[in-house]
Amino acid sequence: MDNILNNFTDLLNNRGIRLSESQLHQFELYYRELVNWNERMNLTGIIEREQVYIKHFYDSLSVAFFVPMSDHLKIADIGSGAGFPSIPLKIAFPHLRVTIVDSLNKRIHFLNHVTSFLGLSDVQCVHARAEDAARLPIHRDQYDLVTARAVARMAVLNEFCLPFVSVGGLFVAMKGQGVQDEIEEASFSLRELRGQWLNTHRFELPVEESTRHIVLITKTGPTPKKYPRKAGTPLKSPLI
Ligand SMILES: C[S@@+](CC[C@H](N)C(=O)[O-])C[C@H]1O[C@@H](n2cnc3c(N)ncnc32)[C@H](O)[C@@H]1O
Repeated sequence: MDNILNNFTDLLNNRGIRLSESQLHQFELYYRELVNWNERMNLTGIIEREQVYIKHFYDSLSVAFFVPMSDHLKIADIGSGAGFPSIPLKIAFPHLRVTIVDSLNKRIHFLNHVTSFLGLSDVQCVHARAEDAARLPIHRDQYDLVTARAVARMAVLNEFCLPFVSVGGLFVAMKGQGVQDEIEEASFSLRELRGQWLNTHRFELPVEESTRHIVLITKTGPTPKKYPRKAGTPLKSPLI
């Protein structure tokens, strides 16, 4: 193991996450495919290996610092892009049942390739806008855990993500700075979509030591019939 992998495993061990040799190999394959495909399509601005391990892989796994990755957990990752946070979570916790929703088909194409290349089972990649997918009964109110990282502000995210969450399930928004203002701005959409704020956990990303926030929201009732609104509406007119 080189220094980067040693550091990555040490940091995760400190958080109670242990990876086998074969899981570390999967992370390395993922890194290589990400960088290769990034030459042909825009997947990430971060390609330097150590930075990818910390800013993408470790940061994605931070969900598991605060939420137990229980058996048979059914996860939806909304606006997953190049697979964050769901692919690192699936590598580290292979029992997870993962659905990825992204509106950009080329990213879904990459994710389908990566999941089969890494031999990940029980990962479904859906090319759709979140607002459209959440109207379908197979997705609506169906997931124990819904994640979103770097997709939109909280007021929009609530409308994108909460319709996927089962009653009693969790929505995890992964945020940087300024999260408190976003939460306050989103209080109307939270109520409308039956969300209840539980906690905001703060942690420092190692190496560059920037602050990250994990916002935990639970679902107190089924999604009201009128939500989500038609695709395209939320960004122009968030529920504030
Ligand atoms: C900035 S990228 C973030 C990707 C990834 N979550 C990460 O942390 O690197 C935002 C992603 O959200 C997707 N997206 C934006 N609006 C969406 C929507 N309404 N439904 C589904 N995906 C959406 C985009 O296609 C893009 O892949």
